[in-house]
Amino acid sequence: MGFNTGEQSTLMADFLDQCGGHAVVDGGLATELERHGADLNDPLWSAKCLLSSPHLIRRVHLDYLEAGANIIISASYQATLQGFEAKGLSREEGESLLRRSVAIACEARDIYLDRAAKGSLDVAGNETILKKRLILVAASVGSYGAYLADGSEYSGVYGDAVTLETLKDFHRRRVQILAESGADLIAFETIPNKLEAKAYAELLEEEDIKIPAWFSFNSKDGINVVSGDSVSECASIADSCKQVVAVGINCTPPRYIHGLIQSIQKVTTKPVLVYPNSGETYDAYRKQWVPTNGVADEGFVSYVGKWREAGASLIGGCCRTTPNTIRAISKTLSCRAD
Ligand code: MET
Ligand SMILES: [Zn+2]
Repeated sequence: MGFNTGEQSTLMADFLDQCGGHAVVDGGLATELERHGADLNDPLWSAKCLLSSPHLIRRVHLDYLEAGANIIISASYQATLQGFEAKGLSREEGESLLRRSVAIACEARDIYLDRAAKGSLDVAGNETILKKRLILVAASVGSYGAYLADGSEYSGVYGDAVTLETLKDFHRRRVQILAESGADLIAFETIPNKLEAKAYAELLEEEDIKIPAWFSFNSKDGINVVSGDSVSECASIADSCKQVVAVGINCTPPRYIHGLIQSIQKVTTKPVLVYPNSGETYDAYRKQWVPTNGVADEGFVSYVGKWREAGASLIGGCCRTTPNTIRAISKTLSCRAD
């Protein structure tokens, strides 16, 4: 489904209406690729698979669609022209890999819809899950800190040398390419600070980006984003950008989400988006997830009704969530009382 330009502000609302009020976002992509054996210990993280195993990326997208996702997020989170160049790839090769990340997600959507049209069953023989459904492809943009791959993605501390202009220049070409890649929207994910949110908002306006975007922030205390900037200030930046069609939180432990939804709603009427991680913590130094207060799928899913009641309308999962998590979210959201 394509979005008309010029009416971006209502488009997510229209999509949500057509989905029955709530939409399911997919789950962790990189961590799911790892669960399937990919070695992502690399500055490109999941984008490494764009080079080494695109078929695996497509398979994970398909798994999420079969689990009930309405929105799948491309493997471009840590795909940057600068990162590809550091690997010895040319500018053209880098640009084509960025486009490829979205093309893979679109292929998965086509395959899924084709299968659904033919009425085939999923592995469990379950006909109701594999039904025709509205599906959007979101092109992921990870932060400058994600590109640095030095942990600053989780601290939001870039130092004084990094200015608004540095960030805009860093992201500009990638955003332009992804905006013309066939994606329905851009997912600015795991935003660690106010400065980067501002850079994205200015880029969207200055470059006259023709597809809408969502802004999703990262918090580790339920009050502020990871840099210490207030969630309300960050969400206000998203609120005042006309191309932004949803505002929310991702890759944050489930236990903080409820309060964060409330803080965001105080400053915006745009749809609220949440896709928390499993609750485990990423140790950037050891490059490992450590099980601090992690919740199993059942634990995660017990929150979903509360997030919906608090006003979240797009719900999914981030790192270490799986197609099982998404299947359970999808069930919970489709069993609502109204
Ligand atoms: N969409 C990205 C992924 O699931 C978000 C990563 S958050 C560190 O891989
Ligand atoms: Zn994550």
